[in-house]
Amino acid sequence: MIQFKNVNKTYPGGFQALKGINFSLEAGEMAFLTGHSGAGKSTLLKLITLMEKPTSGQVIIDNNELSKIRYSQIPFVRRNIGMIFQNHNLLMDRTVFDNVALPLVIEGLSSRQIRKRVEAALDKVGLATKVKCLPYMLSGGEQQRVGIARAIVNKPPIILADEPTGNLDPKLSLDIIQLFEDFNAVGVCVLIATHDLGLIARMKYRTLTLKQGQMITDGLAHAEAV
Ligand SMILES: Nc1ncnc2c1ncn2[C@@H]1O[C@H](COP(=O)(O)OP(=O)(O)OP(=O)(O)O)[C@@H](O)[C@H]1O
Repeated sequence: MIQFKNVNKTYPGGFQALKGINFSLEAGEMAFLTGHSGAGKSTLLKLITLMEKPTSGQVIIDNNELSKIRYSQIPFVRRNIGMIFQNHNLLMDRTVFDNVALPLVIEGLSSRQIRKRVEAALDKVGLATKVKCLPYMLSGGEQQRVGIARAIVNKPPIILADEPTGNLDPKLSLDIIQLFEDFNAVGVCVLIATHDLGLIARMKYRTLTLKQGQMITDGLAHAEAV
């Protein structure tokens, strides 16, 4: 589902953020991506979402080699990826409903379909009663779940999360990870970038570790500091 073949990324200015990255994640697999601040985690996620291009090597998503994707096709590739951010990236002047509906409005679905899908997504994340709230009326954990509902509302086969538990206490972090496990259980490929080694150690999932742009481990979780 996600495959990196000898991927290098050098930013303009000459900083090499990723060096010779090779890995693949199958459909239905769930893994953590970890490493020190500046190790290249966000860069790796940006290559998957076509927000950045590799300097060399291949990024292949669902059998599409991304360097061969035309500009006009980018939205179609992105539609297959639900992206979750630490700071939620919610529209603060729009209701929970409107925030979650956004990807479907962009896709051009009818209002009836949108209502059905948004209600199902909010139900899944336990926020069915908050549809009319504005984001500021919600706790940090609830705002994060709105971000998750928005990411999964069009049922993407891939979920990428960048520090999804960064501002949450351990109990809420676990709740969020359990939500990802639920999506994973129905076949969604999930990749979670996090600094939270305690969380990783508790979960026993495959863990990809970056250090200064290189993948230094790829295997079952271990709680070593990197
Ligand atoms: N647009 C850019 N231009 C130049 N350098 C960049 C750019 N984006 C990131 N970098 C550099 O690339 C390196 C990797 O950054 P990246 O954001 O991928 O790290 P990270 O592992 O996600 O870090 P953090 O955990 O702090 O978010 C950093 O040294 C960063 O300064």
